[in-house]
This record gives sequence, C-alpha cells and structure tokens, in this order.
Amino acid sequence: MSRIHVYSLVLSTALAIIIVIGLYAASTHLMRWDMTRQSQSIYKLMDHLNRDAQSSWQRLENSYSVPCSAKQLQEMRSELFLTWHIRDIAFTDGSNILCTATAGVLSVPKALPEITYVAIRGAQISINQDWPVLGNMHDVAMARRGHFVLVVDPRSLENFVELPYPWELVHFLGGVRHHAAGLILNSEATVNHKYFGQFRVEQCNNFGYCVNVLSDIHTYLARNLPTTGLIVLLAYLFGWFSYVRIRRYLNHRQSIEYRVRRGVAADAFYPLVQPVVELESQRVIGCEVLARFRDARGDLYPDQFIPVVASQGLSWPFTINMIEKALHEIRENDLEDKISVAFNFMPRDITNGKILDLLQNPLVVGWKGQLTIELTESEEFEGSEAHQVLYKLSQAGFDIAIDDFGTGYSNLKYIDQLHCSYLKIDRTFVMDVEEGAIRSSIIPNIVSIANKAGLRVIAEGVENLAQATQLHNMGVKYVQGYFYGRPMSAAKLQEKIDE
Ligand SMILES: Nc1nc2c(ncn2[C@@H]2O[C@H](COP(=O)(O)O[C@H]3[C@@H](O)[C@H](n4cnc5c(=O)[nH]c(N)nc54)O[C@@H]3COP(=O)(O)O)[C@@H](O)[C@H]2O)c(=O)[nH]1
Repeated sequence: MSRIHVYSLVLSTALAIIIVIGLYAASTHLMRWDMTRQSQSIYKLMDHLNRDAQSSWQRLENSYSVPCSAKQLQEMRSELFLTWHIRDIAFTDGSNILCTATAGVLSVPKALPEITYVAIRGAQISINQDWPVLGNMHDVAMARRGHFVLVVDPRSLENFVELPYPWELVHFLGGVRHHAAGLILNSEATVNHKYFGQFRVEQCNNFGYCVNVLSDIHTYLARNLPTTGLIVLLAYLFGWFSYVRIRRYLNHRQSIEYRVRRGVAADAFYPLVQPVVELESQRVIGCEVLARFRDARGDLYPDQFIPVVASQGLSWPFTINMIEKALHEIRENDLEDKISVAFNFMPRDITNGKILDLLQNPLVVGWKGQLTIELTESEEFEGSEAHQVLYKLSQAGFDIAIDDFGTGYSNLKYIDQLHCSYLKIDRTFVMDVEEGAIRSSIIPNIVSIANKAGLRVIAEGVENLAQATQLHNMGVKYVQGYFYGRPMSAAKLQEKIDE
C-alpha cells in the first residue's frame, strides 16, 4: 500500500468521523428541538382543559337556582357530559360539598380540601386529592370557582397526548415537585450531558406546571430511520469523495510540477560547480555551474526539473537566480579571478533576448573573471535575432561554448555564426575512447577543425585516467568529468584547487 494511499485513507477516515460527529451533534439538537416542540402539545391540552373549565363554571353559575335540586343535578350532569377532561362536578356551599354530578346529594357533606394555590384566573386549586365519590380516585385535582368544584384527573391527559417520547407533567409548589400526569420520570436519572446518554427537556409555564420529556439519540434515530440512513449515506459518500480528492491532491503535491513551482518560491535550487581542467598542467582553469534541487521530499535532477522550469515560464528567474548564487559563492571562496565560470541557458532566453539582462546585472558586469555562456548544440538557434544576441554578448566579453558538441545540428558555418570560443565534446564520444571505439575516432577531426577555427576544445565526461591520456594524445587540451571532480560546492572546489 503506497504512502499516499495510507495518508488519503487516514485523512478521509478522520474527515468522515468529523462529519459523523457533526451530523450526530446536529441530530441531538434536532431531537431536542423536536422534544421541545412536541411538549408544547401538552400545554395546548391544558389550555383546552382550562377553557373547558371556564365555560363550565360560567354556564353552571348562570343556571344555578336551588342548590342540589333535581334540576340542578341535571344541569351538572349535562355539563359533565359535554366536557372532555372533567370527571365530576360538585356543588359547594363555601365550606362543604353537598352534591356531585355523579353521586347526587351526599348523605354526609364532604369538607372542601385545602387550597394548594390560586390560579391566575382566580380558581382555587387543590392538587393530589382523593375523590372517594367516584370509585375512590386518587391524586385528582380540584378546581373551585363560585359554587362549583370541577374534579379533574390529570391522568386523563395521557389519553390525549400523542408524544413519541416518555413524558411527565409535574407541578412545582414551594419548591416541591408533584407528579401530575404521564410517566413518573426519575429526574435524577436523566443525564443532562449535551450530546450523550439520555436527554431531558423541561418546559414550564407560568402556572408552575412543567413538562418533562425524555429520550436518547438511539431511540430518536431509530424512530427517524430515513434520517439515520441519510446520515450514514452522507458520511460514506463524504468519506469516499474526500478520499479521492485527498489522494489526487497528494499525488499532485508529489508531482514534479508542484515541487518545482514551490521550489522556486522556497529557494530549493542551489548551484554546484564541476571543475574544468587543463590536461597539460592538470590545473583547474574553470568550472561549469550545474543546478541542483532539494526539498523535503528529496532531490530532483536537472533532467527532471529543467523541462518543468521551462514549461512553467520560469526559465529566466531560475537561470539568473543560479548565476547570482553561484557567483556569490565563487566570490566568497576567493575564486573570482582565478577560474572561468560557465553557465547553461535555456534556448528561449537567448532567442527572446532575455539573456541580455546580464549586461545590466551589477554582479555580472562587475565580475573580474571570465564568464562563459554554454549553448546546447542539440537546440537550433534559428533566426538572426539569436545570432545578434550572442554577438552582443561576445562583444561584451562573454565566451560562448557549444555544449554536447557532435549530437546536434552544428556545422562550421553555424559555429561561426554563434561567435563561439569553445567546443565541448559530448561525453558519448569520450565514453569508450580508451578502447578505441569507432565513435571516439572522430575526436581528432573535431580537434583539428576547432584548431583551424581558433576554438578551444573541452572533452566532457572523463571518468578515468586512460580516457584522459587518450584524449591528451588526440590533442584535447581541456577536460571535465568525474575523474577530475563531480559537481561540488564552490568551497570544495577551492579546497581542491589549494591541494
Ligand atoms: N539550463 C540549464 N541547464 C542545466 C543547469 N544545470 C544543469 N543543466 C543541464 O541539465 C543536464 C543534466 O545535468 P546534470 O545532471 O547536472 O549532469 C551534468 C554532470 O553531472 C554530468 N557529468 C559530468 N561529468 C560526468 C561524468 O564523468 N560522467 C557522467 N556520467 N556524467 C557526467 O553531465 C552533465 C553536464 O552536462 P553538460 O551540461 O552537457 O556539460 C545537462 O544537460 C545540464 O546542462 C542549469 O542551471 N541551467
């Protein structure tokens, strides 16, 4: 499994978990909101009950004439029949109940219970009373106004409430909690954590009644199966989508294009120099500046990054950066006027004349030593503009070298047009020179032509003494290659020269 694959998997899983947590949190909020909304239905019922009671009192008081007469009892029974929540209606003389709609005239008047509280519209409420009159009911509420007492069984609310959650109606009086209707929910057992366990929503009204609703997220999600399914599907889709995106992004980040682009801004390029040696004296007479790249992911080699730099239109910023860095290091190591320094350029900067910026560059203009411009022979410099540019540069004192000579378009006329002073024989000719390879047999001809044209020849890619000796015998005066030194820092080159 590749590293990118693992990273993508870990990141997308983490993201999917975050999404699930987010959706879970959203669901808990949704559930609380639903519990609050649903609990309102109990208050609506209580309002209904209250309205029932008010109109019953009004009608009864209006029609009352002779207490507990047959007509009066008939009125009370009719009224009871019309109401939804009232279980019995009693007539009181102010201190005792004399008759009720269900029991008729009581043989022994029943004392009125103690008032628990007086409701906002003036009704005197007694809660948690027994009502022996009607099948010995317990915990009824009695509401008295005028001559009439309405007996309400709060449990009857349960028949009308269609809450999908366990609920309890309680009444608070003087800080004491009285169960009024619904399931008895143990308030201690309800966990009020915001996101886990059971959730209790409590809503109170101005009359001291509170509705408690209890639920947990699992029940909620089970009850809302489509929502749950959607959450799981969304998390899955999001996880998959982010996996694909992250993987693509990481691949992109790892791509050379991305690294090179970032590398320009992050200063990931640095120059090394490779010595050019005079065979006769074995002295280092010059060096070629070769760019290197290193970032957190490791090294990239010129054959990888040069085409990208060119394709991204960064050739000149990159080249001038290399030139300035290399010249600073060479100067710092006290080699400025001791060796010539050769740079590689991209053809575009020559054909479009950008390279002429060198003539305005203070570091280049003030340079005490010899500078060389290497042109790769495999690229044809078409049109007279490039030739003009190179002419200006040679007039300004730059040496021009044809790199990779033998691999490209060159003929002597072409070399002449480019105003060059060096031919660098490509290392493919040097490779098997000590074994008398056919390809290397052309070297003496190149040397002869170059001598006639007044050009110096450098053989590239010299890797051993036998090659160096053979090249010397063929008339080559200057060499470059691993045998004399791999590309190195300017400080190393200075040490090498001092040896
Ligand atoms: N426009 C620019 N081009 C640049 C720059 N820096 C480098 N380059 C060009 O990239 C090509 C590859 O360069 P590199 O990988 O640095 O390879 C050079 C040497 O390391 C290698 N070399 C030198 N001696 C030997 C040897 O003995 N054996 C062996 N196998 N390889 C050797 O050759 C490359 C130098 O080639 P050349 O430039 O033709 O002299 C290369 O084309 C570079 O030009 C840059 O800053 N700008």
